[in-house]
Amino acid sequence: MTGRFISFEGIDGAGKSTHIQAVADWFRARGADVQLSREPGGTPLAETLRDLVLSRPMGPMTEVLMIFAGRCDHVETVVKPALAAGKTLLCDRFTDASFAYQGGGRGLPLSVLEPLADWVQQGTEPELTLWFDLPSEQAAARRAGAREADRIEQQDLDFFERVRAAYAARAAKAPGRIVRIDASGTVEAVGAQVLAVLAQRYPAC
Ligand SMILES: Nc1ncnc2c1ncn2[C@@H]1O[C@H](COP(=O)(O)OP(=O)(O)O)[C@@H](O)[C@H]1O
Ligand SMILES: Cc1cn([C@H]2C[C@H](O)[C@@H](COP(=O)(O)OP(=O)(O)O)O2)c(=O)[nH]c1=O
Repeated sequence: MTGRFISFEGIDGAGKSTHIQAVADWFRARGADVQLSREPGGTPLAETLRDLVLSRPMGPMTEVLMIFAGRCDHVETVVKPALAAGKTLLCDRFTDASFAYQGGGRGLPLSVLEPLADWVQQGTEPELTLWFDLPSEQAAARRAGAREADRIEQQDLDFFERVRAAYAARAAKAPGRIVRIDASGTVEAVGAQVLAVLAQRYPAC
């Protein structure tokens, strides 16, 4: 049995976390066995790496290797078993975030990122990615009202505009998988778009 793997992406403060629960509820109401996870993190080892990545100073190569090390553990011990068990796995970020943040944000080339992704994923990929897109100023204003900035969130608006542009480039390359959600509206307006995508993608559900 093969489950469903759906990821949620966007710059920090875009509203991903706000909408994941509604997506989980939508699938549960239709009888799916839903499991939630996140990256960086999702396993005890990967959560430890996440804490380090979000708090300790480090260079871009160290950062990307720690993120992919955590992803390797997550894919092997959580993602693959969940999909093999037929679950609907909703993941708050996955590899697109590495192309956006470490690629667009930090400037690492595709020649570094693509082989790491191939090695670690071994073909495991989300079937649907909801990309919450909004200008970086607006996301920064939402974050400022919500939480203390971690090491990555302390980056300037230019960094987040590069991350956003890298998400856009990634979406252009995978139009069937990555669906752009206009995240600039109210929670209700964004939620309505998300539910419309689900209804259109999973009509039999
Ligand atoms: N559409 C929206 N309009 C206004 N504020 C929002 C909206 N969506 C989320 N927020 C708020 O913005 C902050 C960041 O949202 P969150 O879901 O944590 O973003 P992310 O998970 O993408 O970093 C939270 O305080 C949340 O309540
Ligand atoms: C998955 C992933 C996340 N990140 C970054 C994006 C976020 O700034 C940070 C943590 O992600 P996230 O859990 O979405 O943060 P928050 O809960 O604070 O919104 O990790 C990368 O830089 N590369 C990656 O591959």
